[in-house]
Amino acid sequence: MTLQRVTTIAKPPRRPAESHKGTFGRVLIVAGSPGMSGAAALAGLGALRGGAGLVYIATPKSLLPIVGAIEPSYLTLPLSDGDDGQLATSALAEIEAAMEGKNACGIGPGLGASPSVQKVVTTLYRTAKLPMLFDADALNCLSKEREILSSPGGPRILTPHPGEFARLIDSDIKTVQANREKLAIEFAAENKVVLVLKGHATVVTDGERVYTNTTGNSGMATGGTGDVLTGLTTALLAQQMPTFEAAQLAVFLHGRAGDLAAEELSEPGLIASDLARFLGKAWLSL
Ligand SMILES: NC(=O)C1=CN([C@@H]2O[C@H](COP(=O)(O)OP(=O)(O)OC[C@H]3O[C@@H](n4cnc5c(N)ncnc54)[C@H](OP(=O)(O)O)[C@@H]3O)[C@@H](O)[C@H]2O)[C@@H](O)CC1
Ligand SMILES: Nc1ncnc2c1ncn2[C@@H]1O[C@H](COP(=O)(O)OP(=O)(O)O)[C@@H](O)[C@H]1O
Ligand SMILES: [Mg+2]
Repeated sequence: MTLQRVTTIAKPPRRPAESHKGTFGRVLIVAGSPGMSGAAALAGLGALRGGAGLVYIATPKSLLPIVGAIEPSYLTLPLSDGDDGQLATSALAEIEAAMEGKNACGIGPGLGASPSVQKVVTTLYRTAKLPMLFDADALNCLSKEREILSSPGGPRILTPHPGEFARLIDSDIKTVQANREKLAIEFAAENKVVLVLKGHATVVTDGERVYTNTTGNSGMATGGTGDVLTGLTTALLAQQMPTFEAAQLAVFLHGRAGDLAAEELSEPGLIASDLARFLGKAWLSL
């Protein structure tokens, strides 16, 4: 099969005048654990600024007051947690119930790595029909059960940074960085998923098409910027964009927000929540 190099940016979702919040999709974010409530909040901000109609953050119940206080626009859903504060196995059924009526789900930022989290994440990967994005700790769970990667239960986007991708393919960061495009394309084709290999010049591929991103800067090398991308991409999925197009537009907009933020704030002065704030200007620049 010949590889198609994509250079044009996917068209954003239409915003018809006759619309309401239901028109623009319901996003479910599953994220957070003690010490990493910020990851859930940042993903939620990315989803809201990505144009989603409603954003639900499902997080271990002890974190709910913290996460909910960060942004009043969130809807929050408490999930059962264990003694370690991470998701309990019973959270699986709660997440499955929460998926009813949602249009897309992003899972992983700050979720932790307990055996219960492992069970929840890998089951959802195999069985959930909803379009889903897997990031951060959810990717680390998949790395421990590589045999299921080629059996996704529905449309899937995976968004590893080079460290997470090295774990996914049982390699090392040096090898990943020396062969970014080739390894990303092979992985996407083999598993029939969209792979977003993050970092400078992020690669987006479904194994047949490949896009190398041109936006973004080193100011984005700061904790939490990937969490914002998780929310943004899931919001585009919830607005009915296909997986490759959603990932490509999200990566482009995310980097553009970083560039616009850095123009005003400098690269060292940029923090992850600024990216969410500058997404508005990034949309206007399209
Ligand atoms: N506010 C919050 O709650 C936040 C919570 N967060 C949550 O923290 C959890 C841990 O996630 P994590 O990514 O920090 O750790 P991990 O998976 O061990 O990866 C580190 C390894 O990867 C490498 N590496 C990374 N990028 C690279 C690149 N571009 N190019 C090359 N190498 C690169 C890196 O390299 P090194 O630094 O060693 O050079 C290192 O080896 C996760 O749940 C996340 O969601 C964060 O989102 C922050 C905000
Ligand atoms: N030097 C850089 N140039 C462009 N983009 C970058 C750079 N460093 C990081 N990024 C972007 O910032 C985000 C970092 O995501 P990630 O590593 O998951 O961080 P976190 O887990 O802290 O949120 C990715 O979208 C990545 O492409
Ligand atoms: Mg990350």
